[in-house]
Amino acid sequence: MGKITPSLSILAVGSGLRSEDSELALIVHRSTRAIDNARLLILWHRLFSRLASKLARSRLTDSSSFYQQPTMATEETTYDIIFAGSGAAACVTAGRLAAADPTLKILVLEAGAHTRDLDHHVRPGNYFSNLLVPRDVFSFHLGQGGKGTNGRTHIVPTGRALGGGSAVNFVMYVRPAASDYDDWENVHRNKGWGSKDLIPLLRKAETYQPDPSAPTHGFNGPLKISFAQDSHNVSDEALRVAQAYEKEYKAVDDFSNFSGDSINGWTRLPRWIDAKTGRRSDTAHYYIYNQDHNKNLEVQTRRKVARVIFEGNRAVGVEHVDDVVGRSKGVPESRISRASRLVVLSAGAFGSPAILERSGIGAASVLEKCGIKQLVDLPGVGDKYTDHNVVFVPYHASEDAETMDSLFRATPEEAKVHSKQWLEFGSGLLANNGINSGIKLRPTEEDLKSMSPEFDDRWATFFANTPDKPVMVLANLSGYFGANPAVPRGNHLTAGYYSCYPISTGHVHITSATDLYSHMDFKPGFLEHPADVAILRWTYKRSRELTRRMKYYRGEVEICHPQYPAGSLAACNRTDGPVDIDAPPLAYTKEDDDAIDEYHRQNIETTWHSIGTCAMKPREKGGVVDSRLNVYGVQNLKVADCSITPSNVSANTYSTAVAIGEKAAVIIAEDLGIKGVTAGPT
Ligand SMILES: Cc1cc2nc3c(=O)[nH]c(=O)nc-3n(C[C@H](O)[C@H](O)[C@H](O)COP(=O)(O)OP(=O)(O)OC[C@H]3O[C@@H](n4cnc5c(N)ncnc54)[C@H](O)[C@@H]3O)c2cc1C
Repeated sequence: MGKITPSLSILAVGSGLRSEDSELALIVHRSTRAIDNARLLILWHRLFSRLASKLARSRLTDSSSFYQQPTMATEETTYDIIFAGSGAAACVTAGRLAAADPTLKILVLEAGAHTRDLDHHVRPGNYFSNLLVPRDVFSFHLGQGGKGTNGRTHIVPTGRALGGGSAVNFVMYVRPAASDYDDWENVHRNKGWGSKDLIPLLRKAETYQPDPSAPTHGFNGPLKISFAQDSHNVSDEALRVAQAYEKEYKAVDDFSNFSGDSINGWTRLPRWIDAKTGRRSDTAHYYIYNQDHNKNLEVQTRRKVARVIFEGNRAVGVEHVDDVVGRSKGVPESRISRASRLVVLSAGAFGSPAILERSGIGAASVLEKCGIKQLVDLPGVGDKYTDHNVVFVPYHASEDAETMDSLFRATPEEAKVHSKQWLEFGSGLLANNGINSGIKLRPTEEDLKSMSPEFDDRWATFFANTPDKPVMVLANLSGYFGANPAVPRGNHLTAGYYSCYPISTGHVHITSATDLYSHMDFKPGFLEHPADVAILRWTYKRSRELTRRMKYYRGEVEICHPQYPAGSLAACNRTDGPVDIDAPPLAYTKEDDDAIDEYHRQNIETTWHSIGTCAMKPREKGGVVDSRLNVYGVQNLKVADCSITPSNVSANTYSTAVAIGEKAAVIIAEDLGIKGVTAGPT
């Protein structure tokens, strides 16, 4: 088991880990309520060290049973449709179907808890403290280190609450390239899944407050998108510097308009926030909670789905257990709920393949190890785990910089001020995410030379002929977005960047037929290809040149940058101000480049964009579902969440989850003869 570093992505412990780990986390949580977040970080650091050694001792084996065998299960009501997992996509699909036909009996089962009107879900700025404090709103997936990241262990969180990731994510609104969806249709042979089909559905889902009449955006959908009420001065400065320094790059109004023209254009970044209320635009509130009147739409939270029940090869229901009892190592009551028309797996990129495998659908080698009788041989289940690779690189900022630091590391008194402002006006740092401006980057000829030879082949075979595909997304963030307690308090700027289409992928499989809480055999597969490392090096240098020209810049946070060799001209510095806009770029030697690569191997983490583990592809190509979302080899069983993505998208993945949710509603309505689910805005 590799080293665990205190990076942002592992900043929480709880539901996905064993109960004793959660208890450990709770002790820290309880004992730190009265102190500020800086002290909290130190305690977390200690907790992680303990956890790392506990996890290192744990084995990936079937240790105990958390649910009773199917014969012991009690039977429940019969529904028309059952959703197993109710995250970002599922709430959209279930909500649309329920609204179209209120007589449909729909059961939504969710392992996490309700989110309705809870501050830590509806206030967007809480996303950071949700990761800090173990509120039980995440599942944590422990990934084996690989050679790409020096054998480091990775912990990949996913949302665990009604609304899933949409209830806890960073509210970054980014849409992919049109060609990403066109690849789904043309390369992976999924008729009806091209950009011409999905863009109208995305328009239907949203109200784009910055400009409701903008082409490709929506004007009366349930999810509100805005620039948030308050902008930070560092945001305007980042855009000013970008244009003054990188004169060949333009400014664009919107890089999420599916136009190739927005590539290499700097823009302000919109967020999944309603500017009028300052609330998060999650799918639970805007597709499910607004349908209280519909008693046929039944939501059961804290229910973990174990497996699908089949009669022959026809799915007729699911077996599920009390999630709270299960995690406390009790033996929860097992229940079977029956579905007369359809079972939909929508438990995300970890949950859906796990349910399939526990139900006997997957690779023989995986099922045999767990003693599960195979129902359908589908080697693609849990395969090709895909993510983006992100890093947040911090810089010191001057006192007049407006940043999220005073919220992220707030004392209880400071926190009260932010809460009051949000409550009274729906504004302030809690109505923001501090992720202000960004660019979708493609390299120039000159840039390509700097990445040669590692990136040559990838460029030629994947990017060169698809001009709307960016290589990286780079964003300017206000504040320190990390968890290293050694980083001093004060204001910070951060350059955050992720690679849009990393070549290396991983896998995720169950390790037990009966223990729903055993760690999965999960390999994220980060940075195993040299091309994936070369593009990070290029982006690091570029973002550093921009940041050190911003008037708020006060030097690099040295401990969070590459450790350059002694005497390096690229060494990090604390300074009193920026360099001149026309200052020459820093010169990097081969040794400096090696230090940057090592830095990325040590620091790259999940972008929380887990996708691809039940791919919608032809069966012979490793597919798990067809283009009607039907699981191959069985009947009445579909998958509808980000696990079905057949190839990566050049964007944060909530948009794609919404597109999949809307498309699934259209498909299910067509299949079941339900009227009133439209394929675009009305
Ligand atoms: C910390 C974080 C930050 C992110 N930031 C952004 C961002 O800023 N912008 C963006 O666009 N995207 C972001 N994302 C990604 C985005 O939220 C996800 O891509 C999206 O939520 C995936 O949707 P989904 O429906 O596939 O799965 P999820 O939303 O993960 O939903 C799956 C649901 O199924 C439940 N479940 C799992 N197993 C079971 C089971 N056995 N039984 C019952 N229920 C089960 C889970 O609890 C969960 O609620 C972020 C994600 C995270 C975790």
